[in-house]
Parts: sequence; C-alpha cells; structure tokens
Amino acid sequence: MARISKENLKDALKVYFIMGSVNCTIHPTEVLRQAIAGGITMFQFREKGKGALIGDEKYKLAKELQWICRDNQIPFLVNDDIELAMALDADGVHIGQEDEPAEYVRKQIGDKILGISVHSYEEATAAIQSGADYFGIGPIFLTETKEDAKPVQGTTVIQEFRANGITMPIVGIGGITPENAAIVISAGADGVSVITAISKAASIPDAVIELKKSVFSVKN
Ligand SMILES: Cc1ncc(COP(=O)(O)OP(=O)(O)O)c(N)n1
Ligand SMILES: Cc1ncsc1CCOP(=O)(O)O
Ligand SMILES: [Mg+2]
Repeated sequence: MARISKENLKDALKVYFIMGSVNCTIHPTEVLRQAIAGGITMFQFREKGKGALIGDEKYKLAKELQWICRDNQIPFLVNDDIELAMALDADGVHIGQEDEPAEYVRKQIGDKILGISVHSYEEATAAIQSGADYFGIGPIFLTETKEDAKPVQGTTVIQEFRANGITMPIVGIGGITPENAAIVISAGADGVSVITAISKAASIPDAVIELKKSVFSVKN
C-alpha cells in the first residue's frame, strides 16, 4: 500500500486498533478478523509485555496479521520494531520518546507512515521537525495495559495543541472505550487508538461498532 495522504490518514486514524498476542484471550488472527468485521480503520502490531513473542514466532504472527490487513485494505503499522517493519514492508511504524530517535527512524523508513507519541508542546515541535505523520497522545484515561505509562493526562494536551494551531493528525490513547471516545474527539483528536476495549470485548465487532458511533457522533 502506498503511503496514504494526510487527508486519508485522518480518516484511517478514526478507530485505530492496537494489539499483540498478550492482549488477546482468543487467537490474535481471530481477534483482528472480528475487529475488521466491526470496522476498524487502522491496525498496529504491538507485541510487547510479559509473555510477548520474540524472534520467528513474532515474525510469523506479524506476517499473518499483515496479510489479514492487506486482504481488507487496512493500513498495518508496527510498534517500536523498525527492523520488523522493514522486513515486512509494513505501511508504517509507531515510536515513543524512549524508542529509537525519530530522525533516524524517518531515514530508515523512507515515506512509510511515522507515528510518534508526544506529551508536551516541546516534544510535538521536535516530532514535527523529525517528520512525524501523526501524534499518539496519552494516556488520556486510566490504562492497565501499559505498565510504564505516564500519569493520566486527560484531554488537556490535545486541546492545547489545537489552540496553538497544531494541525497534525492526532489520536488519543489509554483507557478509551465506547463510553468515553467522544470526549477525546471533542477535544480535537482525529481518532482513538484502543487495545483492551476491543481485544477483550465480549463482542469484538459490537465494541468496534460502538466506538465508531461514539467517534462519529462528534462533528469537529
Ligand atoms: C497510536 C499510539 N500512540 C501511542 C503509543 C505508545 O507508544 P510508546 O510511548 O512508545 O509506548 P509503547 O506502545 O511502545 O509501549 C502507541 N503505541 N500507539
Ligand atoms: C500503548 C499505550 N500508550 C499509552 S496508554 C497505552 C495502552 C493503551 O491500552 P488500552 O486501550 O488497553 O488502555
Ligand atoms: Mg514505543
């Protein structure tokens, strides 16, 4: 898939599902299929945390998930692992402030999508200069998924960025559910990125449908 335009990227970020094997109670390929059936708009492979796959097993799962995304025209991004993203020819990568330097990553990945986690205006301006295509901002709400997550920051940072004229596509992350997703969009985000509220939902397709309703209920 060619790099998508900024306009298409904002659409692709609407309901951005992130997952790895440790987030799933059924096989990750089945979780992804059901999430796609519900209508997710982008996917990030984040194989991280206690019991995460490594080496060949990680590569094999990534490949399987990428094929499902390709079959369904869903952009497939890789979290942290630039080498894996390049080996798979993924559509993009997501990195945070503790990962490889953004400028170096941008050089490695060429015109693939580059998502960067930012928590302040200073980080945002640096990320823009390094060639970010979108920002991930959070944790917006309480999350149990990321052990080393920063303190909950609510939606203030998103609102401040928009008030200061930052037009970069933004997704909120952390503790986002169908019940609170509209708050994130109202603050100025283009979309929501979600792990648990999709991967561990009683009905995965229904969870995605409800998330979409919440996201599209706000007209920015
Ligand atoms: C869309 C999106 N936003 C933020 C993150 C978090 O990235 P990072 O801060 O590098 O933390 P890890 O996910 O690597 O633990 C993300 N992955 N995706
Ligand atoms: C990766 C990440 N970065 C900030 S919070 C978070 C975890 C989000 O997971 P969940 O949607 O289960 O709260
Ligand atoms: Mg990271």
